[in-house]
Amino acid sequence: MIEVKGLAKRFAVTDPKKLTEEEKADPRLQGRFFHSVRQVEFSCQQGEVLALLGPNGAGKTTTLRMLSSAIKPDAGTIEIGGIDVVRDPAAARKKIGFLSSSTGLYGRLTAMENVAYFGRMHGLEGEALAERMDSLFSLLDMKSFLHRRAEQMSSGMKQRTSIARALVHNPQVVILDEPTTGLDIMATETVLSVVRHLKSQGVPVIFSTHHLDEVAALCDRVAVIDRGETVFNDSLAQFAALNGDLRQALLTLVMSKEAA
Ligand SMILES: Nc1ncnc2c1ncn2[C@@H]1O[C@H](COP(=O)(O)OP(=O)(O)OP(=O)(O)O)[C@@H](O)[C@H]1O
Repeated sequence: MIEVKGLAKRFAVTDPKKLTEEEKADPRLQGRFFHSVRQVEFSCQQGEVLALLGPNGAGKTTTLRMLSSAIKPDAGTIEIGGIDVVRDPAAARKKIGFLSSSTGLYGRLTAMENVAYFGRMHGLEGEALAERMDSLFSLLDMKSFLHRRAEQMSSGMKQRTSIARALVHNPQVVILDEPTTGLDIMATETVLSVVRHLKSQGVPVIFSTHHLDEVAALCDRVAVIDRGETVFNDSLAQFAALNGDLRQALLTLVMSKEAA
């Protein structure tokens, strides 16, 4: 369903003075380019949830942005539901629901207006749009703030609205970049229940996170990226088999790579 192979993306360093000490020492910095993603691969089948893990700056967001067709890879292939995302980004976008920290809402529009606006952009209208919004508003527990403007919402309300926006066109694949970061436990639980719901519907979900309890509770597969390269790509059971404590399993993968 989702197959990612040999993905790579580099960015030109426009102002070397702005690089952090860590970035200057990073082997991904080569001349005028920072090779954020060098060799990433994983796959996720129908009804599976895949966690994308890795330290800060590993390349998770860059990878997910390539999957969503927001940016184009320099190398590699991304196939989603039989569509080549790099060759046919417009077709891919119809199939993908993407949430990132930069997924914007219009501040002056209410929660309902925001979701309706993006629904119309995807060609939904009338009864079909109303029904779709109603089921999302129930799923995301949004009914108490539907008429509040985005600029007056809490971060939990904004995140739920952004997720409704990402799901309004009933995508066949869902990609969530750190969907629970900064949320309280109630809002986190709502987001996780949406992932469970999507899984029960057979929709593959890929999400990046730093919360290993979410991985243990929800995921079927785990991909770990370190310094732009996949260092693990297998089932949750295999990941747990590295070390019963998932945090230790992750540290082992990342640190053994650094020592090499
Ligand atoms: N547009 C860009 N131009 C230059 N460098 C970039 C750009 N986007 C990302 N990078 C660099 O690529 C590296 C990977 O960034 P990315 O945001 O993908 O990491 P991440 O794994 O999502 O990190 P985090 O867990 O902190 O969110 C970082 O060093 C980042 O500074």
